[in-house]
Amino acid sequence: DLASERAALLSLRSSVGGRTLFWNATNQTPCNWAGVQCEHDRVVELHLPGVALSGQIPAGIFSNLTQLRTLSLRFNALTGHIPSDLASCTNLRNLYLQRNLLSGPIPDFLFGLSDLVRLNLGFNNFSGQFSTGFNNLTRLRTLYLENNQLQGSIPDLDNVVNLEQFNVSNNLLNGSVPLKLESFSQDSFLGNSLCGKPLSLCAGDGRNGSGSVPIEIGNNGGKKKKLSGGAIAGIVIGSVKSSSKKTSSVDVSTVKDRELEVNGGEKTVSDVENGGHGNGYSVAAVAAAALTGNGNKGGEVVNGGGAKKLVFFGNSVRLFDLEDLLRASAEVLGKGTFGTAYKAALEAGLVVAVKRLKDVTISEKEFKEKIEVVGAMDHESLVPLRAYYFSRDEKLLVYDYMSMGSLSALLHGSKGAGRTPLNWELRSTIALGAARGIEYLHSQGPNVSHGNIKSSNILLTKSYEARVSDFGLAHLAGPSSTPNRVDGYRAPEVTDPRKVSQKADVYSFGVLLLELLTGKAPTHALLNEEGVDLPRWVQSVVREEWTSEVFDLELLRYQNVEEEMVQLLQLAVDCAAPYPDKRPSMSEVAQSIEELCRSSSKEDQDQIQQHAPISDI
Ligand SMILES: Nc1ncnc2c1ncn2[C@@H]1O[C@H](COP(=O)(O)OP(=O)(O)OP(=O)(O)O)[C@@H](O)[C@H]1O
Repeated sequence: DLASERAALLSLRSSVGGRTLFWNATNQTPCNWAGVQCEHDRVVELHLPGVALSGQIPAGIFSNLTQLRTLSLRFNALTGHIPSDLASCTNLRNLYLQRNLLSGPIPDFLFGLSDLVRLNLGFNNFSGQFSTGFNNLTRLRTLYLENNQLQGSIPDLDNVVNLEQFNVSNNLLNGSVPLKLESFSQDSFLGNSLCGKPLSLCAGDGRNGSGSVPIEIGNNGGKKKKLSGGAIAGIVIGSVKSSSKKTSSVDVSTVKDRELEVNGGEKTVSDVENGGHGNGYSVAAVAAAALTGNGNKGGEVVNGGGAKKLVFFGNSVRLFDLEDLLRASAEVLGKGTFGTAYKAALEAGLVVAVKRLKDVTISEKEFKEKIEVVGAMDHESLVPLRAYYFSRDEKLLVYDYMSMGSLSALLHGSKGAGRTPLNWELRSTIALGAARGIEYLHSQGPNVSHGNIKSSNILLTKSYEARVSDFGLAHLAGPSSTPNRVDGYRAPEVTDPRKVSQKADVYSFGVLLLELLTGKAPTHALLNEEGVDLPRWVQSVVREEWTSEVFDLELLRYQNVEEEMVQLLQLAVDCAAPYPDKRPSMSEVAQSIEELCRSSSKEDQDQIQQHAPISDI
C-alpha cells in the first residue's frame, strides 16, 4: 500500500543519502532496488543515479523487471560486466549506465533489446571491438560510448536511421568515419585514430590530394572523473530536434511594444494582432470618454478639485493623482474577464497598470467594501493593488506594473533570440512565488480563494519574481463576466465559476505547474489554440513511456536537477487529483516547492564544486 511504500522510500532515501527517487509509473508509487520490497513486474522506471553504488551489479537483479522501460544507474562506481539477466528487460527503451567503472566487451545480449531508444555507456571501461550488433538497435536515437576503450573501426550503422545523438570520442577506434555519421560534429569523434569527415581526410583519400594521415585532435586522455557518492545525476534528454513552437496569438510582449491609436474607443488584442498601428494615446483618451465627455451620461467630471478621486490603499505612497493618470500615455496590455488592462506611463516616470472594469453592477458602497478587502491583501507574491477609482460609468483599478509580463506570455510567447531562457531555477522560483501568493490568499480564511489561477494571472517583476494577480475581482463583477474561465485549469467539481473552493485553486495550480514543466498550454488557454488536457496527458505519457519525455525540452538541459523536476511533476499530479480531498493544501504545496528549490540549489553548489562537465544525457 501507498503508506508503507512511502515509508520504505523514506528509509531507502536516507540510506542512499536522500538523493534517489523511484518512480513506478504503473501506480505512481516508489519502488526500489536496495533491499526494500516492491512488485518487480510493475516497475517501469528504475532510477539510481549518483547514489554511491559500488562493486558488481548483482546477477539476477533484473530478471523480474520485465516491464522496465528506463534503467538509470549512472554516476555510480559499479564495476564488472553488465549482468546477462538485463536481457529479460525486453521493454527497455532507455539505458543509462554512464560514469561507472563497468568493463568487458559490450555484451551481445544488449543488441537483442531492440526497443532501445537511448543508450549511454559513456565514461566506463568497456573494451573490445565496436560491434556491428548496434545495427540491430534500429530505434536508437542516442548512442553515447565516449571515454571507453573500444577498438576497431566504427561499423556502418545503416539500420539505425533515427540517430540524433552520437559520441564515440576518446576511445581507441581507428579507420574512417562512416558516411552516415559524417553529419555529427568533430566532438563526437575526437580522441581516436579516426579520419574522414568531419575530421581530417584519410590517407589516400584523393579528394584534396593531401594524403594526410589521421590526426589526433584534442584527446583529453580519456581521463575519468572521480566518482563519489555525491556525483550528480544526469538527465535524460528527449528529442534534440527542436519542435516547432506554438506562438500565442496573445503575445503580450509583442503587444506591449506597439502603441495604439484610439479612435473613440479601445482596441482589443485582436485589433493589435490584426495590425494595430499609430501613435501613443493617453489614458485620458480611454477614460476621459467615460469620465468627462464622449458617451458620458452625466458621469462625474473629475479633476484635482472634482468630486471623485483616486482612492489609495493603506500606506501606498500617493505619487500621482487622477489627473496624472489621465495624462499618462497608455497602451493596451490585454483584455481579460473583468475588463481591459493598460500600461500607463505617468509623466513623472512612474509606470502603472490600470484595469478598467466592465460590468460592475454592485453599489458604490458594496464595491468599496469589497475592493478594500482586496487592497488590504499584502504579500510580496501578490501584485499590489494601489488605488481605485469609482464613478457611475467608470471603475478603474491601479496596480503595480509588472514589466516582464505574464508567465503565459513567457512560456508560450515569442521564442525568438534574445528571449530569456526558462531554466529550472527560474521555473521553480516562479512556482514557489506563485504558490506563496496563493497560500497567503488562502490563509485569509477558509472561504477565501483566488478562483482564477492560470498562467496569465502570474505576472513577473523585472527580476522575474512571480506575483499573483487578479485576486478578489470575481465578487465585483456581474454575471456576464464569468464565462471567460479557461477550461483547462478548472477543477472537475467546479460547476459555478463564481464558487471556486481553495481545493479547486489547488487543482488549477497543479495544472499551472504542469504547464511550467511541460511548456504546453492547457486546453483553451491560448486564443485559437486547442491546448492539451494537461493532467491526462502527463498521466498517459508517464504511464506509457518515460517520465522524462513530459518535460519541456528547454528544461532537459539542466541535468543535475532531475530528481527535483520529477518531484515537482509528482506534486503537480497530486494537486490535479480529480477528487478535492486527495489534493494537498496550498501551504503543503508551497512547503514542498520550497524544499525542492532548496535541494536543487544545493545540487547546483555541489555541481560547481565537482565541476564535472555533464555533456552526456
Ligand atoms: N499589473 C500588471 N502588470 C503588467 N501586465 C499586466 C498587469 N495586469 C495585467 N497585465 C496583463 O494584461 C493582460 C490582461 O490582463 P487581465 O488580468 O485583464 O486579463 P487575463 O489575466 O488575461 O484574464 P482574466 O481577467 O480572466 O484573469 C494580461 O495578459 C496580463 O499579462
